[in-house]
Parts: sequence; structure tokens; C-alpha cells
Amino acid sequence: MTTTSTAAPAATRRPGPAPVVSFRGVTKRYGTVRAVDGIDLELHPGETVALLGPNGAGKSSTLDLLLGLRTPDTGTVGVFGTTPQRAIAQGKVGAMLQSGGLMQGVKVRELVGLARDLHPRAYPLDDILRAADLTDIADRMVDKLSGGQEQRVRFALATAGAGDLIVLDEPTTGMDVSARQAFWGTMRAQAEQGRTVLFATHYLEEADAIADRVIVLHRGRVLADGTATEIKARAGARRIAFDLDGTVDREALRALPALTALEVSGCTVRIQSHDADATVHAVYGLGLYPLNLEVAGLGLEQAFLALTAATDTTTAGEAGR
Ligand SMILES: Nc1ncnc2c1ncn2[C@@H]1O[C@H](COP(=O)(O)OP(=O)(O)OP(=O)(O)O)[C@@H](O)[C@H]1O
Repeated sequence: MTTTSTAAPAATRRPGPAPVVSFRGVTKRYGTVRAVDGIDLELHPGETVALLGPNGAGKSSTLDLLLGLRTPDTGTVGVFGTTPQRAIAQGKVGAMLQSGGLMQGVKVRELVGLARDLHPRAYPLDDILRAADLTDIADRMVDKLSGGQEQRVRFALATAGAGDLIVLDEPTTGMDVSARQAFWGTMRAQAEQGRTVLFATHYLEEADAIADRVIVLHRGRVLADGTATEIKARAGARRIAFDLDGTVDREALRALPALTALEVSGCTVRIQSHDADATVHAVYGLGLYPLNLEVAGLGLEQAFLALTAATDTTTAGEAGR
């Protein structure tokens, strides 16, 4: 049963191999806060899935439930057909969480070696260090690392053994652009080996570029679930941009049909519309001759903002009834 009325159900009903992760009617409250509010979802082998959502959407709570760090109030969480705790004990899950300091007073090689010793299906140490791009700093003390280097160590700890699911909570926070690119290169290699990768991120461009599936969380619910392209299409709106030769009549433009946003800068007009054909037709109807006309879909960031804003409006409307 799906309790998230706004969620696209297609991705959760797909036939195929047994799910890597399954959430069934999962809720988690903290006092009066519904951090996770009736989530149903499945992850499948080999998927790279981004968990997107504004601050407080419930991303970390969802990952905590998935890793068995918290217990749901209602519903069930399954990982490889068993409980999260059992799947983790079997070495099937590697996790890189936001919180938690790294052990100090040891070298990078020693710390990764420790994680390796604890893993039931560990990889050779040099391979782990190489995959996390730590070979050159393997003999450096953990206390002396930069934020980005620390993140790479966390990644090495998460991938020290042959886990089939990798869970990453905002893994590239603190990394510069090149470190981020290298990190995602490594992650892609992991996914190509058939591992399922689930990551929470604030970087929408990362979700767009890396994930083959994006789950948008908002107020503890699944607001959208699909490819980045599907989510952009679902937000509906399109961007229209053109230049005008002469004075720009803002009032006339503001009255255009299907318009959801208008921005005028000099002679350049930028519009968001939920029916680009009708809007452009009406521009010509005003006797205007738009130059350099461009019509494009929204970027993932704009689609994300449009989707969450639409839900906030609906929720406020419902609360006012
Ligand atoms: N231990 C807790 N006690 C009380 N409230 C909590 C606790 N953990 C989370 N919350 C609340 O639950 C909601 C969801 O929080 P969560 O950390 O899961 O969101 P998030 O999407 O990961 O946010 P962020 O992007 O800011 O990390 C928030 O309103 C948060 O304040």
C-alpha cells in the first residue's frame, strides 16, 4: 500500500530481482515532529539513487532507519530481505555518515586497516587505499588531514569490504570541485560492479549528473521518485527567454497566459510558464517580435523548488480549511 499520495509509484512497483532495500509504511516521530511520515520505497541492485530534500526533509532520519540506527514507530525496513542489523553484520552494507569524528592518533593506513580487519568480506588494503585516492597520504596522521581528505578516509571505511549497498550521507561536503569529481568517478566504478549506491545530497547538480534515480523527500514524505529527467518534466514548467527591441511593457507581459514567473533585465525577458506554447503564442499576439527566443525545460534545482513550493502551498491551503 502506498501512503504517500503524491509519490510517483512507477519506480516502486517495478518487477525484477528482490529489492536491496524496502520501506513499507515507515514512520518516525520525534515528539510532535513527523521526521518520516509514511514512506514506501524499494531500491534495486545496481541503482545509483540520490535522496534530495531541503533541510529537515527527513533524509538523515531515513538513512538512520535504513542502517538500523533508529527503529521505526510503524512500518518495516528490510535490507537484502532481512533486518538492517543482520545485513550489516553480514558485511553487506557500507555506510559513510555525516556525523562522527575519525579516530585520532593513528595513520590513515592503520585506521583503514582496522576497518578492514572488522569486515567479514574485506578487500586488500592497498586496493581500498587506491580506490579512495589515499595511497599518497596513507602514512599521514589522521589528525593532520584536510576536510576533503577526511571525507575520502570515511569513504574508504565505507568501502573496506565487499558490501552490496553503499549508503552515503552528503559525502562530498567539504570537498573541492576536483576532489568531488574524483570521488564520483570512484563511486561510478562501484556502481558498475553492480553495487547499489544511495546518497543524500544538497548538491542538485550532483544528483542530476550521478544518479539514475532521484527521490525527492519533503516533510518526511516521498514527493517525487524517478529519473532526473522525469522529475524535471513532472515539475511541468518551462523556461522561456527572449530579447525585445524597444521598451518592455512589464504589465502586458505579466498578463501572459500560463505565466508562473517573470524577470526583466534590460531588454531581456525570462519567463517560467506551465504552457510554453500558449505563452509564446500570446507574446506574438501582443504584436511583439521576440529575438533570440529560447524555450527549455527547468533545471533540476528549479524543478525541485517548484515541486516543494507547490506542496507548501497545498499544505498551507489544507491547513487553512
Ligand atoms: N533526534 C532528534 N530529535 C528531535 N528531532 C529530530 C531528531 N532528529 C531529527 N529531528 C527532526 O526531524 C526532522 C527531519 O530531520 P533530518 O535530520 O532527518 O532531516 P534532513 O533532511 O537530513 O536535514 P538536513 O538536510 O538539514 O541534514 C527535522 O525537523 C529535525 O529537526
